[in-house]
Amino acid sequence: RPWERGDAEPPAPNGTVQQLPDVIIIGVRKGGTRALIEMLSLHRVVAAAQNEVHFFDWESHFQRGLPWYLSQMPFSLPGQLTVEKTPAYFTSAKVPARIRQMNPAVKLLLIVRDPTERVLSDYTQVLHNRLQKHKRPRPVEAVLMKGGEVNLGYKALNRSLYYLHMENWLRHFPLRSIHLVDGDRLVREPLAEMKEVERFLELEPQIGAANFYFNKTKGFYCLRDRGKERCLHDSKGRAHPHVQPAILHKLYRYFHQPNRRFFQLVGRTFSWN
Ligand SMILES: Nc1ncnc2c1ncn2[C@@H]1O[C@H](COP(=O)(O)OS(=O)(=O)O)[C@@H](OP(=O)(O)O)[C@H]1O
Repeated sequence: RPWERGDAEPPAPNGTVQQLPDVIIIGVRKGGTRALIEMLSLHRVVAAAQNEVHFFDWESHFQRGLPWYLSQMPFSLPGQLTVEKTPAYFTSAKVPARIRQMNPAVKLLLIVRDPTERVLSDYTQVLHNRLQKHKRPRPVEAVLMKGGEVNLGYKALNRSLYYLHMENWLRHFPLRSIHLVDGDRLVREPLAEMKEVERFLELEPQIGAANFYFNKTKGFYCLRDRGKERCLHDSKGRAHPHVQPAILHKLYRYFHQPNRRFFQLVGRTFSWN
Protein backbone atom coordinates (compact mmCIF):
# COMPACT_ATOMS: atom_id res chain seq x y z
CA ARG A 1 0.00 0.00 0.00
CA PRO A 2 1.38 3.39 -0.99
CA TRP A 3 1.16 4.99 2.47
CA GLU A 4 3.22 2.12 3.89
CA ARG A 5 5.93 2.96 1.36
CA GLY A 6 5.68 6.59 2.44
CA ASP A 7 4.34 7.70 -0.98
CA ALA A 8 1.01 8.92 0.31
CA GLU A 9 -0.93 9.72 3.43
CA PRO A 10 -2.93 6.87 4.96
CA PRO A 11 -6.68 7.31 4.55
CA ALA A 12 -8.46 8.84 7.52
CA PRO A 13 -10.76 6.46 9.39
CA ASN A 14 -14.40 7.38 8.76
CA GLY A 15 -15.28 10.89 9.81
CA THR A 16 -12.03 11.51 11.65
CA VAL A 17 -9.56 14.35 11.25
CA GLN A 18 -6.19 15.30 12.69
CA GLN A 19 -6.27 18.25 15.04
CA LEU A 20 -3.58 20.33 16.70
CA PRO A 21 -3.34 19.52 20.40
CA ASP A 22 -5.75 21.14 22.83
CA VAL A 23 -3.66 19.78 25.68
CA ILE A 24 0.10 19.31 25.96
CA ILE A 25 1.89 17.36 28.67
CA ILE A 26 5.08 19.40 28.90
CA GLY A 27 7.02 17.28 31.39
CA VAL A 28 8.84 16.84 33.54
CA ARG A 29 11.09 14.10 32.23
CA LYS A 30 10.72 11.00 34.46
CA GLY A 31 7.83 12.64 36.27
CA GLY A 32 5.28 10.04 35.16
CA THR A 33 4.35 11.58 31.80
CA ARG A 34 3.67 8.21 30.13
CA ALA A 35 1.43 7.08 32.98
CA LEU A 36 -0.40 10.39 32.77
CA ILE A 37 -1.11 10.26 29.03
CA GLU A 38 -2.09 6.59 29.20
CA MET A 39 -4.47 7.28 32.08
CA LEU A 40 -5.90 10.27 30.26
CA SER A 41 -6.55 8.04 27.24
CA LEU A 42 -8.98 6.06 29.39
CA HIS A 43 -11.36 8.94 28.77
CA ARG A 44 -13.40 8.46 25.61
CA VAL A 45 -13.07 12.09 24.58
CA VAL A 46 -9.27 12.00 24.60
CA ALA A 47 -7.18 11.21 21.51
CA ALA A 48 -3.51 10.89 22.41
CA ALA A 49 -0.44 10.96 20.17
CA GLN A 50 1.44 7.66 20.51
CA ASN A 51 4.96 9.02 20.36
CA GLU A 52 6.80 11.97 21.80
CA VAL A 53 6.60 14.50 18.99
CA HIS A 54 9.47 16.86 19.95
CA PHE A 55 8.07 19.57 17.71
CA PHE A 56 8.75 22.69 19.75
CA ASP A 57 12.17 21.66 21.09
CA TRP A 58 13.89 20.07 18.07
CA GLU A 59 14.85 22.62 15.41
CA SER A 60 14.70 20.07 12.59
CA HIS A 61 11.07 19.34 13.51
CA PHE A 62 10.08 22.92 14.27
CA GLN A 63 11.31 24.10 10.90
CA ARG A 64 8.85 21.78 9.19
CA GLY A 65 6.07 23.98 10.54
CA LEU A 66 2.59 23.35 11.90
CA PRO A 67 1.43 21.19 8.95
CA TRP A 68 4.07 18.66 9.96
CA TYR A 69 3.08 18.90 13.62
CA LEU A 70 -0.54 18.31 12.62
CA SER A 71 0.47 15.27 10.61
CA GLN A 72 1.88 13.71 13.80
CA MET A 73 -1.44 13.93 15.60
CA PRO A 74 -3.85 11.01 16.03
CA PHE A 75 -7.06 10.78 14.02
CA SER A 76 -9.95 11.96 16.14
CA LEU A 77 -13.58 12.90 15.81
CA PRO A 78 -14.45 16.57 15.84
CA GLY A 79 -15.06 17.50 19.46
CA GLN A 80 -12.46 15.08 20.79
CA LEU A 81 -9.52 16.46 22.72
CA THR A 82 -6.09 15.91 21.17
CA VAL A 83 -3.17 15.43 23.59
CA GLU A 84 0.54 14.99 23.05
CA LYS A 85 3.36 14.58 25.55
CA THR A 86 6.99 15.55 25.15
CA PRO A 87 8.68 15.70 28.56
CA ALA A 88 11.63 17.71 27.22
CA TYR A 89 9.41 20.73 26.58
CA PHE A 90 9.41 21.75 30.24
CA THR A 91 13.17 22.37 30.42
CA SER A 92 13.63 23.78 26.93
CA ALA A 93 13.92 27.60 27.01
CA LYS A 94 12.38 28.33 23.58
CA VAL A 95 9.35 26.15 23.94
CA PRO A 96 6.85 28.27 25.94
CA ALA A 97 6.89 31.18 23.47
CA ARG A 98 6.50 28.77 20.55
CA ILE A 99 3.53 27.00 22.09
CA ARG A 100 1.88 30.30 22.93
CA GLN A 101 2.30 31.38 19.34
CA MET A 102 0.48 28.26 18.18
CA ASN A 103 -2.35 28.63 20.68
CA PRO A 104 -2.31 30.90 23.74
CA ALA A 105 -5.38 29.07 25.09
CA VAL A 106 -3.79 25.62 25.03
CA LYS A 107 -4.05 23.70 28.32
CA LEU A 108 -0.80 22.51 29.79
CA LEU A 109 -0.20 19.60 32.13
CA LEU A 110 2.99 19.42 34.17
CA ILE A 111 3.66 16.34 36.27
CA VAL A 112 6.35 16.76 38.90
CA ARG A 113 7.79 14.40 41.47
CA ASP A 114 10.30 14.59 44.31
CA PRO A 115 13.27 16.30 42.60
CA THR A 116 15.84 13.99 44.22
CA GLU A 117 13.91 10.88 43.16
CA ARG A 118 13.60 12.41 39.69
CA VAL A 119 17.37 12.78 39.46
CA LEU A 120 17.85 9.12 40.40
CA SER A 121 15.23 8.09 37.87
CA ASP A 122 16.94 10.22 35.22
CA TYR A 123 20.30 8.65 36.11
CA THR A 124 18.77 5.15 35.88
CA GLN A 125 17.32 5.92 32.44
CA VAL A 126 20.70 7.14 31.14
CA LEU A 127 22.44 4.14 32.71
CA HIS A 128 20.13 1.76 30.83
CA ASN A 129 20.70 3.64 27.58
CA ARG A 130 24.47 3.39 28.07
CA LEU A 131 24.33 -0.32 28.86
CA GLN A 132 22.19 -0.91 25.79
CA LYS A 133 24.80 0.82 23.63
CA HIS A 134 27.56 -1.22 25.33
CA LYS A 135 28.99 1.94 26.87
CA ARG A 136 30.72 1.93 30.23
CA PRO A 137 28.29 2.65 33.09
CA ARG A 138 29.13 5.59 35.33
CA PRO A 139 28.74 4.93 39.06
CA VAL A 140 25.96 7.03 40.54
CA GLU A 141 28.17 8.67 43.15
CA ALA A 142 30.70 9.75 40.53
CA VAL A 143 27.94 11.52 38.61
CA LEU A 144 26.18 13.12 41.57
CA MET A 145 29.22 14.38 43.45
CA LYS A 146 32.29 16.41 42.64
CA GLY A 147 34.95 17.18 45.23
CA GLY A 148 32.66 16.06 48.04
CA GLU A 149 29.85 18.41 47.02
CA VAL A 150 26.81 18.12 44.77
CA ASN A 151 28.02 18.18 41.15
CA LEU A 152 26.42 21.33 39.79
CA GLY A 153 27.48 20.42 36.27
CA TYR A 154 25.23 17.36 36.23
CA LYS A 155 22.41 18.06 33.76
CA ALA A 156 19.83 15.94 35.54
CA LEU A 157 20.20 18.20 38.55
CA ASN A 158 19.16 21.23 36.51
CA ARG A 159 16.07 19.44 35.23
CA SER A 160 14.94 19.07 38.83
CA LEU A 161 15.23 22.82 39.51
CA TYR A 162 11.57 23.19 38.73
CA TYR A 163 11.29 26.88 39.71
CA LEU A 164 13.88 27.87 37.09
CA HIS A 165 11.91 26.38 34.23
CA MET A 166 8.55 27.34 35.70
CA GLU A 167 9.59 31.00 35.79
CA ASN A 168 10.12 30.82 32.06
CA TRP A 169 6.70 29.22 31.44
CA LEU A 170 5.00 31.83 33.57
CA ARG A 171 6.42 34.56 31.36
CA HIS A 172 4.26 33.17 28.56
CA PHE A 173 1.28 31.49 30.22
CA PRO A 174 -0.87 32.36 33.23
CA LEU A 175 -0.69 29.87 36.06
CA ARG A 176 -4.36 28.93 35.45
CA SER A 177 -3.34 27.45 32.08
CA ILE A 178 -0.94 25.00 33.74
CA HIS A 179 -2.31 22.16 35.84
CA LEU A 180 0.19 20.51 38.14
CA VAL A 181 -0.05 16.78 38.62
CA ASP A 182 1.58 15.29 41.71
CA GLY A 183 3.62 12.44 40.23
CA ASP A 184 4.28 10.77 43.58
CA ARG A 185 0.55 10.73 44.29
CA LEU A 186 -0.25 9.51 40.77
CA VAL A 187 1.74 6.37 41.64
CA ARG A 188 -0.15 5.74 44.89
CA GLU A 189 -3.59 7.16 44.12
CA PRO A 190 -3.97 7.44 40.35
CA LEU A 191 -7.73 7.90 40.45
CA ALA A 192 -7.62 10.91 42.78
CA GLU A 193 -5.06 12.68 40.57
CA MET A 194 -6.94 11.83 37.37
CA LYS A 195 -10.17 13.25 38.75
CA GLU A 196 -8.39 16.55 39.20
CA VAL A 197 -7.08 16.39 35.66
CA GLU A 198 -10.60 15.71 34.34
CA ARG A 199 -11.84 18.74 36.26
CA PHE A 200 -9.08 20.98 34.90
CA LEU A 201 -9.81 19.88 31.34
CA GLU A 202 -13.55 20.32 31.92
CA LEU A 203 -14.21 16.73 30.92
CA GLU A 204 -17.26 14.81 31.98
CA PRO A 205 -16.03 12.54 34.81
CA GLN A 206 -15.53 9.11 33.25
CA ILE A 207 -12.36 7.65 34.69
CA GLY A 208 -13.28 5.44 37.63
CA ALA A 209 -11.93 2.95 40.14
CA ALA A 210 -12.68 0.08 37.73
CA ASN A 211 -10.02 1.50 35.37
CA PHE A 212 -7.19 0.71 37.82
CA TYR A 213 -5.89 -2.41 39.51
CA PHE A 214 -2.72 -2.84 41.50
CA ASN A 215 -0.20 -5.24 40.00
CA LYS A 216 1.88 -6.70 42.84
CA THR A 217 4.61 -8.04 40.58
CA LYS A 218 5.13 -4.68 38.94
CA GLY A 219 4.53 -2.76 42.13
CA PHE A 220 2.42 -0.19 40.27
CA TYR A 221 -1.14 0.35 39.22
CA CYS A 222 -2.02 -0.95 35.77
CA LEU A 223 -4.96 0.04 33.59
CA ARG A 224 -8.19 -1.62 32.59
CA ASP A 225 -9.35 -0.03 29.38
CA ARG A 226 -12.61 -1.22 27.80
CA GLY A 227 -12.09 -4.67 29.34
CA LYS A 228 -8.41 -4.97 28.34
CA GLU A 229 -5.73 -4.90 31.04
CA ARG A 230 -2.37 -3.29 30.46
CA CYS A 231 0.61 -2.15 32.47
CA LEU A 232 3.19 0.39 31.42
CA HIS A 233 6.35 -0.84 29.71
CA ASP A 234 9.09 -2.45 31.84
CA SER A 235 11.19 0.70 31.42
CA LYS A 236 8.67 2.44 33.70
CA GLY A 237 9.17 1.70 37.36
CA ARG A 238 12.79 0.59 37.34
CA ALA A 239 14.73 0.07 40.56
CA HIS A 240 16.93 3.05 41.35
CA PRO A 241 20.55 2.62 42.46
CA HIS A 242 21.42 2.60 46.12
CA VAL A 243 22.96 5.91 47.12
CA GLN A 244 24.90 6.45 50.35
CA PRO A 245 22.68 8.20 52.91
CA ALA A 246 25.18 11.05 53.33
CA ILE A 247 25.02 11.81 49.61
CA LEU A 248 21.26 11.55 49.54
CA HIS A 249 21.14 13.97 52.43
CA LYS A 250 23.25 16.46 50.49
CA LEU A 251 20.95 16.17 47.52
CA TYR A 252 17.85 16.77 49.62
CA ARG A 253 19.55 19.77 51.21
CA TYR A 254 20.53 21.10 47.80
CA PHE A 255 16.93 21.02 46.57
CA HIS A 256 15.40 22.51 49.70
CA GLN A 257 15.52 26.20 48.69
CA PRO A 258 14.72 25.64 45.00
CA ASN A 259 11.68 23.61 46.08
CA ARG A 260 10.47 26.48 48.28
CA ARG A 261 10.77 28.83 45.36
CA PHE A 262 8.77 26.47 43.18
CA PHE A 263 6.00 26.14 45.78
CA GLN A 264 5.83 29.91 45.99
CA LEU A 265 5.58 30.28 42.22
CA VAL A 266 2.77 27.77 41.87
CA GLY A 267 0.95 28.60 45.10
CA ARG A 268 0.92 25.10 46.53
CA THR A 269 3.21 22.61 48.21
CA PHE A 270 4.13 18.98 47.60
CA SER A 271 5.20 16.22 49.96
CA TRP A 272 8.87 16.88 49.17
CA ASN A 273 10.51 19.93 50.65
N1 LIG B 1 1.31 3.21 36.92
C1 LIG B 1 2.62 3.38 36.70
N2 LIG B 1 3.36 2.37 36.18
C2 LIG B 1 4.69 2.54 35.98
N3 LIG B 1 5.37 3.68 36.22
C3 LIG B 1 4.66 4.71 36.72
C4 LIG B 1 3.27 4.61 36.97
N4 LIG B 1 2.86 5.80 37.47
C5 LIG B 1 3.92 6.59 37.52
N5 LIG B 1 5.02 5.95 37.08
C6 LIG B 1 6.35 6.55 37.07
O1 LIG B 1 6.64 7.04 35.78
C7 LIG B 1 8.06 7.22 35.76
C8 LIG B 1 8.55 7.44 34.35
O2 LIG B 1 8.24 8.76 34.00
P1 LIG B 1 8.05 9.23 32.49
O3 LIG B 1 7.07 8.34 31.79
O4 LIG B 1 7.72 10.67 32.56
O5 LIG B 1 9.50 9.00 31.88
S1 LIG B 1 10.05 9.62 30.52
O6 LIG B 1 10.56 10.96 30.81
O7 LIG B 1 8.95 9.63 29.53
O8 LIG B 1 11.14 8.69 30.14
C9 LIG B 1 8.58 5.98 36.44
O9 LIG B 1 9.80 6.32 37.04
P2 LIG B 1 10.85 5.20 37.57
O10 LIG B 1 10.15 4.51 38.72
O11 LIG B 1 12.02 5.96 38.02
O12 LIG B 1 11.12 4.27 36.43
C10 LIG B 1 7.47 5.62 37.42
O13 LIG B 1 7.82 5.88 38.76
